[in-house]
Amino acid sequence: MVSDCFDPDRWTAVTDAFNDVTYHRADDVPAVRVAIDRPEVRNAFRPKTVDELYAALDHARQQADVGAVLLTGNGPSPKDGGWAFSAGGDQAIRGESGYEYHDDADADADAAGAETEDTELDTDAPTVGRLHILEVQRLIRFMPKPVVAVVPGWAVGGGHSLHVICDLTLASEEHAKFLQTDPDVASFDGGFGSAYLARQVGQKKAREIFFLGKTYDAAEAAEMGMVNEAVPHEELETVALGWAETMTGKSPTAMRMLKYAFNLADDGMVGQQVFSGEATRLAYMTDEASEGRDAFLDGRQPDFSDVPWHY
Ligand SMILES: CC(C)(COP(=O)(O)OP(=O)(O)OC[C@H]1O[C@@H](n2cnc3c(N)ncnc32)[C@H](O)[C@@H]1OP(=O)(O)O)[C@@H](O)C(=O)NCCC(=O)NCCSC(=O)CCC(=O)c1ccccc1C(=O)O
Repeated sequence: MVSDCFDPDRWTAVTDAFNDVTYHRADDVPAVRVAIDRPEVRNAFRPKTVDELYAALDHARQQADVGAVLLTGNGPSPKDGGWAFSAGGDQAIRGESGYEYHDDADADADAAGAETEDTELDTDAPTVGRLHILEVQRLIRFMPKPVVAVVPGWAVGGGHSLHVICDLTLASEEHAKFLQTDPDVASFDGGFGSAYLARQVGQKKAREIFFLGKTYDAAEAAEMGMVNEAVPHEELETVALGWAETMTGKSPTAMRMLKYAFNLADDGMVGQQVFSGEATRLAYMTDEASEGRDAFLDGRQPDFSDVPWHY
């Protein structure tokens, strides 16, 4: 069984190659479900987990017929029945330069464990610690489709930051709990996990979350603006898939441009680059762009005389 929240009649596995992550595609909605699958440690992530998360999300990013991603944590824990989205970096394998690939099981395959993508480069498993959940954060931030954090339980530390970076958050009324422990374990997400959180909940509240380390339930998190909606636990993934269905019924171009427009002001020159890249793609679809290309290939001056100066 994948998770108690998971309806096997609505999903098909994209791959079974992962250990720490499950990856499914919905049968009747152009959406995927990516889930951390370490419920016995509250879905804490080790480097292998992060590699697999990255591989699944990057695969989803590149599927032109997938319009939304649900990111969640499987559960409950077989040990004690507890639920989690993610409890952040696995403290048991944290070394002095980051989170370490500890045993042969972790170090198998290539460093990325990204068997879903072709690569000519075969890298060995790193011998240095990693902090690459930030690469996953950037992938979520920049992927041209909405990512929904579906929070069935604890979202803590780096797991909290992971929900913050997602475009939307849906949380279990009964079990979702939000907590920032970063400064307790001498860690600090000084990027999106804190600064973007402050955009969502305001400066005072964001500082309270990090400095006082209080635990908030789904209703409180929704009230302060970092969760979109709290729903009964048993409806969590049905509602999430409903959101995916709604979003994937809209214009892909408009959704992509809106996501990048929302990002732009906070992302500086990179935000401008990403937004502008999509504007360039739209421009390439015009007769004007074809004329520019064709004139070059024909060795003549381009004729833009029919192109209106839109105003
Ligand atoms: C999440 C808790 C509040 C849940 O509490 P509770 O329900 O009482 O359950 P427990 O009995 O505590 O836990 C059950 C079981 O899970 C194990 N576990 C839980 N969390 C972790 C963890 N993070 N790492 C390893 N193991 C964990 C726990 O030990 C139990 O195991 P047993 O064998 O059954 O005893 C509570 O568990 C809790 O507070 N957990 C710790 C939360 C935490 O501090 N997380 C780390 C924060 S720092 C971080 O996430 C990295 C930050 C980061 O991502 C980052 C930041 C900046 C730059 C880069 C990076 C990066 O890339 O990593």
